[in-house]
Order: sequence, then C-alpha cells, then structure tokens
Amino acid sequence: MSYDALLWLSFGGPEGPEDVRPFLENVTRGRGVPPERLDEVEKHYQHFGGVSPINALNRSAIERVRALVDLPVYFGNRNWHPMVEDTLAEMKAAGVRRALVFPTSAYGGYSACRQYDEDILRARAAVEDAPELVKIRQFFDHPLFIESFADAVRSAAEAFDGYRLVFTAHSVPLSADRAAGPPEEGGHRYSRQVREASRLVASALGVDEYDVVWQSRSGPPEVPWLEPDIVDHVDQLHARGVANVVVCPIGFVSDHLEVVWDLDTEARDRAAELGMGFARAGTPNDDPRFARLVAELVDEHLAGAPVRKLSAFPAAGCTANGELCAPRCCEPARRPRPGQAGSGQPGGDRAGSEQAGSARAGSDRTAP
Ligand SMILES: CC1=C(CCC(=O)O)c2cc3nc(cc4[nH]c(cc5[nH]c(cc1n2)c(C)c5CCC(=O)O)c(CCC(=O)O)c4C)C(CCC(=O)O)=C3C
Ligand SMILES: [Fe+2]
Repeated sequence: MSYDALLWLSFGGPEGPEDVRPFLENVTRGRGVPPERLDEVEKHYQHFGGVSPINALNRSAIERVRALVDLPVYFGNRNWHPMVEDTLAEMKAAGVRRALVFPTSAYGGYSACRQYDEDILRARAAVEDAPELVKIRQFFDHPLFIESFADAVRSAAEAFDGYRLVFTAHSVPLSADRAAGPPEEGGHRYSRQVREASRLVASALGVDEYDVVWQSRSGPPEVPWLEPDIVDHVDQLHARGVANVVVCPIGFVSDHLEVVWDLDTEARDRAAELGMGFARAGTPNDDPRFARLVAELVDEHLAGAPVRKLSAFPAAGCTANGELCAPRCCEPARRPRPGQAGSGQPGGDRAGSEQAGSARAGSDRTAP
C-alpha cells in the first residue's frame, strides 16, 4: 500500500487562559467527570497561565520527524486546535488519499488506543470522501522507547547514592482496564503493558526492585480506578524508610501538564515535606530517539522494515479507518451518568451489558 502523508494524532491542550474550560468540556463530555474535579483541574492549568506544554512539545517532535520521513506530516488533536477534523479536511484539500496515523500514546486500552480510533472515525465522518487513515501500532515495548526511558532514569538518578525506582502511568477505571484488549486475552491489556514496559526499563538498568503506580485519577470518587496513587505511594515509601525516589512517567511520551502538575508539583512537594530526595525522569519526546522510533514505525509500513519489539504482546493497535483491532477489543467502560453515581456498577464486570446503553446515554463520544 502506498501512503502520501503522516498524521500526528494527539490529545491537545489549551494555549491560553480562556481555552482551558472549553478544552476541559471537550475532554470530559459525556464521561461522568464531576464538576468539582473539573474545577480542580482547571486550577492546575491556570497555574501555568492556561497553557499546556503539550502542543508545543508535539510541534517540536513533528519538526524532528519531518527531517526523517519522506511524507508530509500533519498535526491534529482530539480535544483542542488544531482539531483532527480540520486537519483531515486540510489533508483532503491537499490531495492526500491515504495517510498513516501516529497516535501519541504507546499503549492499548480504551483511553490510550481505542479512543484514537474513535477520533479517526469522527474525523472521517466529518470530511466528505475522506482520506484512508491507517493507525500505527502500539509501541510500548519498542527498544527505542525503552532505551530512552532507561537513559532518562540514569540521568535523573545521578544525584542519589541509592534510590527507589517508581514508574507511573495515567490511572483508568478498573472497569476500563478489565475491558482492555480482546476478551479472549483476559483483559487488563493497558496495565499489563505498563507493567511490561516498566519491567523492560528496570531490566535495562539492572534494577530488580521497583514499583508501578498510577497518577491523575479522575471520575467520581465512588468508581474504583487503578491504584495506588503516586502521592500516596511517596508516603508509603517514606514510612518504609526510603530516602530517595526516582519517578519514571512510563505511561506518557511527553512532559505535558499531567506530568508537570501531578509529578513535578504534587508528588515533588510531598517528598519535600517528608524530607525525601525526589527526581523525575524525562519523557521521550525531546530525545532524538523518539523521532527515530516514529520513522521506524513508518518504515514498517512504507518499506516493510522489521517489527522491533521486546515483549511477547502482539503488535496490536494497527487499524484502518478506525475499525476495531479485534472483536470487542478495548470497549469503552460504562460510566455512571451524572446523578446516577453508584448505579454504574463500580465492579464493572461486563455481564449486565444491557445497562451499558443507559450508562452511555448522553455521551456523544463513546457510542460506536
Ligand atoms: C490512559 C490515559 C492517558 C495516556 C494515553 C494518552 O496519552 O493518550 C491520558 C493522557 C492525557 N490526559 C490528558 C488530560 C486529561 N485527561 C483527563 C481525563 C482522563 N484521562 C484518562 C486516561 C488517560 N489520559 C481518563 C480515563 C480520564 C477520565 C475521563 C475520560 O474517561 O476520558 C482530563 C479531564 C480532567 C481530569 O483529569 O479529570 C484531562 C484534562 C492529557 C493532556 C495533558 C495536557 O493538557 O498537557 C494527556 C496526554
Ligand atoms: Fe487523561
């Protein structure tokens, strides 16, 4: 198959104080996130002047990728400008017929993978006679991804004689994690991949003991999410007599707002209160290896380059035009409707799926 463009598909973030609220409304529309949580998160963004670093980080990574790939590279987002619908219209006008899509998330699961397929569906539905869009696979176990994090941990740890290595990734509802991956695989593809990437980085460092914890929990408090939270975990480590902690944000590709707020502000402040040493490893975005990683993934499609990966997980997530990866793969978790919290079956087993329709009603994002 031939391709005539690469579409860089990301989350998006606000670029000024007045963007913050509409951005947050876009992110959480129909997702049952309580307004108090939104007010809290708005403060994190306003603390940085209403500007998330994410768009600038994406633009600089795109520049580096442009120097390595033989395709025009376009930039579109799920939640903020440039919106992927607008970018796709621009691509169509420029004569693009078939494009590869690089999603800025390395993992499987609904939020990390399937939701980018939904973005592709939405964008193609908005553009008449839309270009074909083929999404690039998950890359959490690519050697360049792992090496980049391992080096970042090495630099962060230089200050310490001994340290506890702690990996973090974005928490998701337990029900979403359970539904991650095709059902026959037994679910939990997201958290299992996060643990696998962590294991690979630790092993590259020769570190035997480390922790995998979670951050940036959202949603109503009565719905269970992956735990423990990084800030609580810092308390735990202190209680166990750990003097220094090095945090590696394995779940993310760039130092965006959830990294600079939840880790560099909240977790760091807690460690300081407790008198602990704290260092945070960088993310791959600005490492030249990240651009090379993208170029290699593109070459898998353009030139049949070998699929480089370090784990036994399938190279999943590569889909055409927003199709499902496999039947029932990474279905969205059912979320309680506002005012119906508690009826959303926190346990989230998928048996009572006749409730799924009502729990999803009001969402214009999760419906297939
Ligand atoms: C797995 C995962 C990733 C990693 C994969 C990937 O990178 O895609 C990720 C990335 C990101 N999440 C981000 C921002 C936000 N995520 C939110 C809310 C949520 N995230 C979730 C999961 C994930 N999120 C979930 C299950 C929710 C609950 C609502 C829902 O079910 O959808 C909210 C709402 C407010 C709140 O936090 O409650 C915000 C503002 C930003 C941009 C930061 C910036 O602006 O720099 C990035 C890169
Ligand atoms: Fe998020």
